[in-house]
Amino acid sequence: MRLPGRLSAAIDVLTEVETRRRPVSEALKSWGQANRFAGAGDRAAIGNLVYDALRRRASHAALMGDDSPRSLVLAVAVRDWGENPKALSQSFAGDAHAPEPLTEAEIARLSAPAPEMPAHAAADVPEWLAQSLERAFGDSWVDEGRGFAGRPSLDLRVNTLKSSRERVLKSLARFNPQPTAVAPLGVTMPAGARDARTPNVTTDEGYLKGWFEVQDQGSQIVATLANARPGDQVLDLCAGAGGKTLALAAAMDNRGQIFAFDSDRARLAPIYDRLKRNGARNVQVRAPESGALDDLAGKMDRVVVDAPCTGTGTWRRRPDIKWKLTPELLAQRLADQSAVLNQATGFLKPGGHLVYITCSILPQENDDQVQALLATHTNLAVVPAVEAWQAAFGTTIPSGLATELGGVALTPHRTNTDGFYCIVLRRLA
Ligand SMILES: C[S@@+](CC[C@H](N)C(=O)[O-])C[C@H]1O[C@@H](n2cnc3c(N)ncnc32)[C@H](O)[C@@H]1O
Repeated sequence: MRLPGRLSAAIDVLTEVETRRRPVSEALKSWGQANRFAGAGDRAAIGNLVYDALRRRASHAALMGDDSPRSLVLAVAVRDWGENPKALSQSFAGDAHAPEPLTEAEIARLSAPAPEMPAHAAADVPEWLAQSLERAFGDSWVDEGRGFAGRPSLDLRVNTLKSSRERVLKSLARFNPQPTAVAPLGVTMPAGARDARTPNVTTDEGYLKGWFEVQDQGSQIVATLANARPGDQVLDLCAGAGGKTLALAAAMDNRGQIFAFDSDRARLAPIYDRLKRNGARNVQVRAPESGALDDLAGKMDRVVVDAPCTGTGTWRRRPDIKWKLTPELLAQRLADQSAVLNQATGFLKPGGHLVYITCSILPQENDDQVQALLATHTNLAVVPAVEAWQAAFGTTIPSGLATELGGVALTPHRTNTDGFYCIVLRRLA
């Protein structure tokens, strides 16, 4: 397929996403099944167009004067993919699979410099969240928002139970991987432009042997901040499919004990295969049954709470959720977090550490949530970000990452990672 046909397909997929509120991945898959002639390169290009349209939905719409799928996809072609509006329109003329040629008005809008627009549109974030983001990031909130409108890199965490960074870099040399800037065991492959395809590393022999996991560098950094040590007793209370659990097991060199729990059996299910592939042998999975964790009360050195959250930190990877988030959903997540945090405190031994993590950038889910916990648990104290970082990494925290309360906030703009929040609390008595 040539570009005009791909643009036309992207408009169709985006229409499906917007009118039927289908997840992007599902709509793309259906399109591929209904259009078997399209190759893997076509499908990747169409996916990129759709995701790019959603990443910069607000600023594309401001430029075009409307937010129809056609306008958004045309804006991607010109603003993100560098096409010339007139030449693009001409290329549509002789192509049976192309969208309608551009109107004069469309060409004019696409050729003009970006118009004045409200700050939330320039930041490409929903208007109702502008105040929260300004509270989180101060004057740089628009730049921070823009950071979330870019394409994410593909990051891997080297599994030191089975391999080394040098070995993984060598085995994936065909993808030109680079060491990550902050996470000590990370490997990264920057996103390409236009129709670039994301490397499929999960078919690589090294992956099948458990040498590495796909994990955003931000997720690796917060797992390191948990500072689990060989011999520790650790409860991973929201283990899900085990992304953090695996990193903790490697950091502990398979010594000590990790209890991996999740209230959702289906989310926990993939952990068993992943533990095997990674050679993680110090993990006991606790399925969600009544009393499943009773024996751990008051005994843990560390309790990691990788909390259910709005996922605002993952907007680069899942731009559709950026526009679907509602105040009601946020309120639900806040209630979930409060419940799980309160539960977590019961497992700490005196002197034990509670590590609270979210992949959100909203202060309501981060500092505010912890502030509320501290108000009712006077035996907990914040380990300031500077100290927690020094203890975990053995280096000084990079400037600008600490939050007001003493947590660490990562973002694409700051650390070239997904958005993550992590704070360490110590039980005093
Ligand atoms: C952000 S995800 C965890 C991701 C996982 N730790 C990883 O690194 O792959 C949050 C998880 O919390 C779980 N969860 C929500 N409420 C919970 C609760 N009260 N107790 C335990 N798990 C809970 C959800 O089922 C979900 O799997």
